[in-house]
Amino acid sequence: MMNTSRIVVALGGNAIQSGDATAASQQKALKSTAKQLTSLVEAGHEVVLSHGNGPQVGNVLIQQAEADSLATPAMPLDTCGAMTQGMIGYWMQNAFTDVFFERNINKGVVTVVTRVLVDEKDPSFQNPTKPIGPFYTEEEVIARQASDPDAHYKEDAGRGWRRAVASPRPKAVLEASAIQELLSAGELVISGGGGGVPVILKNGRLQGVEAVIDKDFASEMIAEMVDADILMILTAVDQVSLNFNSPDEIKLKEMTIQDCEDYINNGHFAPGSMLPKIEAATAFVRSKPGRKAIIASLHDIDLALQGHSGTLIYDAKDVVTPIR
Ligand SMILES: Nc1ncnc2c1ncn2[C@@H]1O[C@H](COP(=O)(O)OP(=O)(O)O)[C@@H](O)[C@H]1O
Ligand SMILES: NC(=O)OP(=O)(O)O
Repeated sequence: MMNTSRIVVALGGNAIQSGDATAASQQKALKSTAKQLTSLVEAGHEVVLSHGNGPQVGNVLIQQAEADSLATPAMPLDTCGAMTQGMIGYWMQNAFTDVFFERNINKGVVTVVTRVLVDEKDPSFQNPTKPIGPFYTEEEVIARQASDPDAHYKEDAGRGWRRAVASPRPKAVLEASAIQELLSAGELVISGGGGGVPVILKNGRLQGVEAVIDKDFASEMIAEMVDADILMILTAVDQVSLNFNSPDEIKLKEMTIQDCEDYINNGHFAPGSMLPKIEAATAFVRSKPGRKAIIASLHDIDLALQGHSGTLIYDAKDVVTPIR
């Protein structure tokens, strides 16, 4: 009998936008991803989708600020996050619907606008770490800060400077039961986009907050919630590296969660980019015996599943079996 798995696949926002920021380019990347992921569906695996929104939500925020007027007021960051869930989810729905049609697969695709509860006392509100939007030079950052002194910026994994916003840890996925119902009904579900829209509970009411949750942590929470076997985090690099971006860079085919701890302590993974992926992957693997995580390129899903690309993360105590 075929060995099938429930796989939560988290698509990186930067990876989706690795061509350029136009709708056409991002939709093209998603179409290619949809083709590869549909092969998983055809092989009998159950796929559950989430995605990032770092570059996209930063761009929407800039567009809001530039058009801000009494008639067209700028929308706050939580609302921009919801906009990107709709935008990217819609692109993904189109991409999968097209591929399903081409391959004669009768399966619905649905995006759930997902709210995620966070703690208003989360320390990240005092220390913004989540990079969003475009990359800038140091000179551009100085110029931008002169006109907007409240905005924070940080260097992002050797790629340039970006706006940084608060990124509280997810506490609960508020649409959990709807997501479960849709999965049970056989839908391909896209949820937790952009890490979910961050909301706090204030005087008994939910209220959106100015932050961007890391989709790696939200996806991990969703993966546990749906009792997934595998958490697959797709990004722009084909493997996780030690000594990233240096002459003695070592690409890792696999690592145990026990290795991960050492590598984290030795500063191998950049905060705000690779570190949250590793933390999410190790948390997922640790949460139940037999669970695995894969960090791989958005463009090489098939190769990653065959073990020819990507980095497999597993518990040294488990016997690791190939996915297919
Ligand atoms: N140790 C590392 N190994 C591989 N990539 C790393 C490492 N540290 C930082 N990175 C960077 O992290 C990026 C992935 O993070 P990010 O761009 O935030 O992902 P996403 O695709 O989810 O938006 C990679 O493209 C790479 O530039
Ligand atoms: N929200 C989020 O984590 O987005 P990225 O995957 O684009 O960083």
